[in-house]
Amino acid sequence: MEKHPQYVIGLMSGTSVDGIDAALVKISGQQADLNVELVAAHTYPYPDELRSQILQLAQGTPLSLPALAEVDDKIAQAFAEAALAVQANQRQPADLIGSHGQTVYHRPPVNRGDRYNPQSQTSSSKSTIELGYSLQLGRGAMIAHLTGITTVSNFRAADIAVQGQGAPLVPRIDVCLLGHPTQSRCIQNIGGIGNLTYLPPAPLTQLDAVCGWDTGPGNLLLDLAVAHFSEGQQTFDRNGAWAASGTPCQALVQHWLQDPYFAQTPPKSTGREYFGVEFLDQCLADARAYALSPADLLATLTELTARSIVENYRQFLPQMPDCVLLCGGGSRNLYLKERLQQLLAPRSVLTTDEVGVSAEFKEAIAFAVLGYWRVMGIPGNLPRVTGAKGQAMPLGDIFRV
Ligand SMILES: Nc1ncnc2c1ncn2[C@@H]1O[C@H](COP(=O)(O)OP(=O)(O)OP(=O)(O)O)[C@@H](O)[C@H]1O
Ligand SMILES: CC(=O)N[C@H]1[C@@H]2OC[C@@H](O2)[C@@H](O)[C@@H]1O[C@H](C)C(=O)O
Repeated sequence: MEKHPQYVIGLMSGTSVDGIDAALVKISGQQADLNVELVAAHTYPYPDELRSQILQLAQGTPLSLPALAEVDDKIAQAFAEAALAVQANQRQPADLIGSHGQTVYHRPPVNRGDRYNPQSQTSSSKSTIELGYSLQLGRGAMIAHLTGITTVSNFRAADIAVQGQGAPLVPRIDVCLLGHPTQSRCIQNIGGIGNLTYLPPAPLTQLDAVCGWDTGPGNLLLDLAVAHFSEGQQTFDRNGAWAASGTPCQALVQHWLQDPYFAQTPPKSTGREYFGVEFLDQCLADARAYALSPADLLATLTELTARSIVENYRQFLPQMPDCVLLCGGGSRNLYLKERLQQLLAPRSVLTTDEVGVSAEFKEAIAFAVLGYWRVMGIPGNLPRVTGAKGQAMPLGDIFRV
């Protein structure tokens, strides 16, 4: 029988495309007894040229297949370098890598109902569902080859094959790392996109009551607007300082909240394809009538992120949580955090750092755990969250060297 991996590297680059988060963890146990110790972690920014190639690709710029293969391997190389760098000063090399890769395209499944196959009288569910499609570049085969470390990647595909959204996948890890016996918690990631895990106060093994989904925009629209107003000089609103100097236009926020994504019942997931450049262009067009300053517009987009998170909770959670724990880069946006605190009062809004789990590296840690679970044969998805049919399953493809 294969030796249980102990030291595992998790690699993640999210929808913000700001760089590769690498986390080296020491893992033991399975689920209820899972123990994860963060040994080393670092973010490795992409080279500028590669970042802009990824953004162009994600925005739909056509690419030949040889050029696509080249970008795929350049990303894999950057991921492999991040893995080797994060373990450089350790006595013990890692046994395993779990690599999320770089999402360049995400299309959730579509339930086409009868319109898709009007002739079918025997309408099996298979004939009316168009499976989702989610493409992460930075192939695991290349990462394994370059590092000499067995690598698990392509985590979303198995969930999508059984009609799941393929996202979010972190909730099952949140259960193990952040579940609380008496307190109900929302773990709110604010990356490019926002997503939540709702953890009822329950024993760790009780997975049926856990829910989660993508709430909508996190920092994506804000980052794009900052780049627009600063003419490319800045990529994000550090600490939310720019937005804090403006005033949100609630009428616009109310209008944007009418977008059907917010009212869509979970399971649901989204990405740059939806809350990206075109969405921001529409926001800028809508804002013209209100003659907002850049600071006002940033405050208004920040308000959209905050309000959409809270509206999602009110609409779809079985009950409001006792406590909200933020993670992801947006947890460092003090203005956004303050607005969430005001909107969710009297509940406490903290960061996962404050309960001992790195807010910055939680996603990278999660993919280390998912890789570990894959080789141990332990399921990684929560079908109630992703909408996958049937039983939960181990996720990812294994590349051994
Ligand atoms: N100090 C800060 N102040 C404000 N915002 C910040 C700060 N640091 C990071 N951010 C925001 O966080 C973003 C990156 O967050 P993160 O790395 O969690 O996203 P991601 O993993 O790429 O996205 P996703 O979780 O959607 O895949 C940056 O683009 C920026 O908008
Ligand atoms: C397709 C894709 O990469 N989705 C990401 C993205 O980033 C946040 C949100 O959208 C989330 O659901 C998902 O990632 C996290 C890591 C997840 O699967 O849990």
